[in-house]
Parts: sequence; C-alpha cells; structure tokens
Amino acid sequence: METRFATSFQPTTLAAAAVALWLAAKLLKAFTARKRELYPPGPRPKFLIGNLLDLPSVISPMAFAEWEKKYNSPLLHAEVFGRHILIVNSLDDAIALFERPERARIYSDKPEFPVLDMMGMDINVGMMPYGEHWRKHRRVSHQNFNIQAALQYEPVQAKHVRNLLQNILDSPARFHDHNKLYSAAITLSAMYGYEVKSIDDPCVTLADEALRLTSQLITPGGSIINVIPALRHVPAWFPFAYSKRTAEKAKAMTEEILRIPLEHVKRNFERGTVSPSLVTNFYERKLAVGASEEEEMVIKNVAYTVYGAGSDTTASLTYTFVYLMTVHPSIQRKAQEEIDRVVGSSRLPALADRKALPYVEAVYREVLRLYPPLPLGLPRATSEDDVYDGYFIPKGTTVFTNIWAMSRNERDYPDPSRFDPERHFTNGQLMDEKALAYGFGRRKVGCVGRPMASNTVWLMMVSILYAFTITKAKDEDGNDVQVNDQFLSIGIMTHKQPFECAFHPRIPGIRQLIAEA
Ligand code: HEM
Repeated sequence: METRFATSFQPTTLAAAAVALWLAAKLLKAFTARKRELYPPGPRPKFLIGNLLDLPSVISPMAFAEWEKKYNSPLLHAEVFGRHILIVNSLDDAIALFERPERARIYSDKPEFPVLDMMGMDINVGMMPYGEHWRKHRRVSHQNFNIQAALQYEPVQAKHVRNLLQNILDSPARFHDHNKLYSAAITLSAMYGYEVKSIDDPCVTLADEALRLTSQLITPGGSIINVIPALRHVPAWFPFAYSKRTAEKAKAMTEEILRIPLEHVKRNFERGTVSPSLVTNFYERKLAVGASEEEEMVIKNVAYTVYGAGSDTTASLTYTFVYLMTVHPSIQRKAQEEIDRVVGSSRLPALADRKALPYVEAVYREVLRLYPPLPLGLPRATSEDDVYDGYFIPKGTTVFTNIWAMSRNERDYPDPSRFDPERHFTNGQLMDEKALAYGFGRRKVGCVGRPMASNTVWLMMVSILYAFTITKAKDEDGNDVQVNDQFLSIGIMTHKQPFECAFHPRIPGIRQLIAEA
C-alpha cells in the first residue's frame, strides 16, 4: 500500500500530509483524554508541544528526582506532542507495576521508536516489543545466562581479568583504555570466541559510535521521528533530516558489528580452530543435530544484544569502582584485609571465594547502588490503558524506571550519597536485598544477564583489590592530583568522567601469579 502511494506522490508531500493528520488525531485524542481522566502529577503541558521544553535535553534521573520534590509525587507524568511519559521514582511503584502479575503484562511492552528500526536495532532483545518474538529470545537468554549456565563463562572471565591486571601492571596510566578493552573483550569472547586485542578493533570503535548515536536518538527529545513517525519517509538528503541521516549511519554500523564476529566464527570453523562461545557452541550443535533458521536468528540476535548490553555497563562499573576506591582508601583497605585473610597471597581470587568475602560483596553492591550504569533502566511502554493508584495511564505511555532515585531514597539508604558498604549489613550479616541496578520485571528478573554480569564485575573488583593499592596520582611536586568527581550521561548510560589515579602492586610475584594462573 505504502509503495503504491509513493510512486504517485513526492515523499515530502506524503510526509507532510501524514504529519498533519497524525498531529490532528493525536491532539484530539490528548485533549479528550485529558478531560476524561486524571494523569499523575507533573509539569503543565503547553499547547501542541506538551512538556517538550520541560524535559531535560540530556536524560537525567536527577531532574526527575527533583520533579518528585516539586510535584510532591514519586509517580510523574509528562507528554510531548500528545505522547505520554510516566516516570517511576519509587521502588514500591516499580514492583507494583513491573513485577506483580496483575500489571506486569501491561507494563512490559516497548515504546515505538521508529528510529530504532531504521537503525537496524530492532534485533536488540531489550528493545523488542513484548510478545512471542521477544519471548523466544528471552528464553534462549535465560537458558544461557541463568545462575548455573553463567558459570560456564568463568574461564573467559578469569582470562580477561588476568589480561586486565597485566595491562595495568604494564601501563597503569592507560587504565581507561585497558578497561574499555577488557569490557569489550569479555563479551565478544564469550559470545563469539572473538579475541579483541586492542581498542582500535573495528568491533569496539563501531560499537562505541553506534551506541552514542542510538543513545542520542532514543531519549525523549532525541528525535522528532519518535514523536511524528511519518517523518521517517522524509528523504535523508532533506536539509533537516538529521535523525534520518544519523539512523542510516548507525544502521551501517550495526550491520558491521553483526558481520565481523560472525565471519570470524565462520573462518575459525573452516580452519578447525573454534573456541567455545555462545555462537560457536550453537553452530557445533547445528552441525551435529541440525537447527532451524529461526533458532539461528535468535542466537545471533542474543549474541549481538549481549555485546551491546554487557560491554558498556561493565566498563561503566569498572571505572566507577576504581574511582570510588581512589577516594575511599579506608574502605579499600578493609576489603583488602578481608581478601588477604581468605585468599592469601599465593593464588589469584576466584568466583568460588565470593561467599567467603561479604565485605567485598558489600563494596560491589554499594558501587551498583550509587552509580547504576543505566540509571533510568531501559524504556518501557504500556500495552493497555490502566488506572493505577487513582491515576490514568494510557496505552502506549513510555515508562522510565528511575533506578537512580530509588537507590538514593533516604528512607532505605540514610545519607544516600555517601559511599558506605556497611549499610548492606544488619547485625554483621549481609542483608537480603534487591539489586536495583539490574532493573525490574519483563517477567521478573529485569536484566536477564545479571548472573553473568554480576560474576564479571565482582571478579574484576576482587582481582584489582587483590593485586593493587589504588591511590590518588601525584604531580611533579609530589602533591596529590585532584580527582575529577564528575559523571557523564551519554544517552541512557552513565559513565565516570576520566580521572587520574595510581596503581601500586601489593602482592610480591604478581606477574608470575598472573602468568601461571
Ligand atoms: C554489567 C552490568 C549490567 C547492568 C547494570 C545491566 C542492567 C540492565 C538493566 C537495568 C536492564 C533493563 C531491565 C528492565 O527492563 O528494567 C537490562 C536489560 C538487559 N540486560 Fe543487562 N545489565 C548488565 C549486563 C548485562 C549482561 C552481561 C548481559 C548479558 C549476558 C545483559 C543482558 C541484558 C538483556 C538481554 C536485557 C534485556 C532484557 C529484556 O528486555 O528482555 N546485561 N540490563
């Protein structure tokens, strides 16, 4: 149907007509709905543009936490061109909406982001609409990353943590680069058996750029195409078609990020040099007992998603952890004393030590609490109208989970901005608590990669604490270099901004331990 129209009208005329119709329908719907029902509190929408000017230009959980104070409600509403946005700042609401069976179904869909499809990102499991297609991907993800299955990745994790320690020993000042390499290498190796040797590897540089572009385009005010989908038909050469051009660029990158590691797998099969990974294991199974094209597509999509979902989040947590250790020497020392008691100095720590190291566990939890890498989770959407707590939440509302605000709730975390691992203990015992940084619902667990992510991040933390004392760097006169304490939001991700620190090896013969492990 669409192609037939396109042959008789200019795309721009068609787009303009579609925009006008779409806007009229949206406005009519918005105004009649507003009369009928009551939305949660939030800034007053302006005619036509709604709250476009009230929303932060960079995605900001802090701004939404401020809204909570201003409008005296942890549940907040905004709208842009008739498109509704719900912000969930409280843990109780998040559990009620995303995890209780009566509502989880309604709050598990994904917003329509036409730019994502245009970028070829509709293969990302975290962006798939709720339904059978997503469920197939979720099932395969769960099968491969649940607590038991995640243990199969320990050799890969241990190897790349050793490489990280070795790189820090060799050139500590380049920690920022080593972290990036480690976070990308661990996921590409676990998914494809693809060994990244440098941060200039095309998979790393392309993923970086694609993530930056994606993050820009999917934030609330990120692209006009998300607000007026008809604009996707405006040709890329059109002067204001910035989103379209950006999306086309990102699509070419996505295709490369998919192609490069898969070709590597193919080459290794031809040479007979296959190393175990999610994708190679699948192809071995396929060769042995066969598999459908659909199963192959699902595995490829899951592997691609994990590279996106696992690398940047790991890099964010690793850098944040090193920053927090730099500025909290007494906490660092306490964790090291515990590690020395349990692990000694003649072997590297391993995942099997985790239960015996409660203070390190508390450090891990506190890093995730204070600086969750995805502070607003991944955006969701409602698949039906709902009335919650007396408020009307229309079908198609985009929902943001303010993990950052929940993790800094004063009632649950007194003096919330303080880095204090002790808060996770009660009567000397680690508390049983939800790791908010991994999100909520979409059938219970939020991040389906959590067991694998948790092992990767914990092993990195315990190994760095074991091998190094981290201090502030010194300038030429021997004075402490001030540590930059700023964080940066890049789209939906939060990263620690670069800072200087120094790594001092603390275990005699550490190089040998790394080499022999
Ligand atoms: C390293 C730290 C990580 C953090 C903090 C993190 C956090 C998150 C969060 C907040 C979500 C959104 C959950 C929601 O919808 O509320 C998510 C989704 C997801 N994560 Fe992670 N993640 C991490 C690593 C990983 C890893 C290593 C994998 C894969 C092994 C992974 C796979 C996924 C997938 C597939 C989704 C989409 C789930 C769905 O929508 O069905 N993540 N993650």
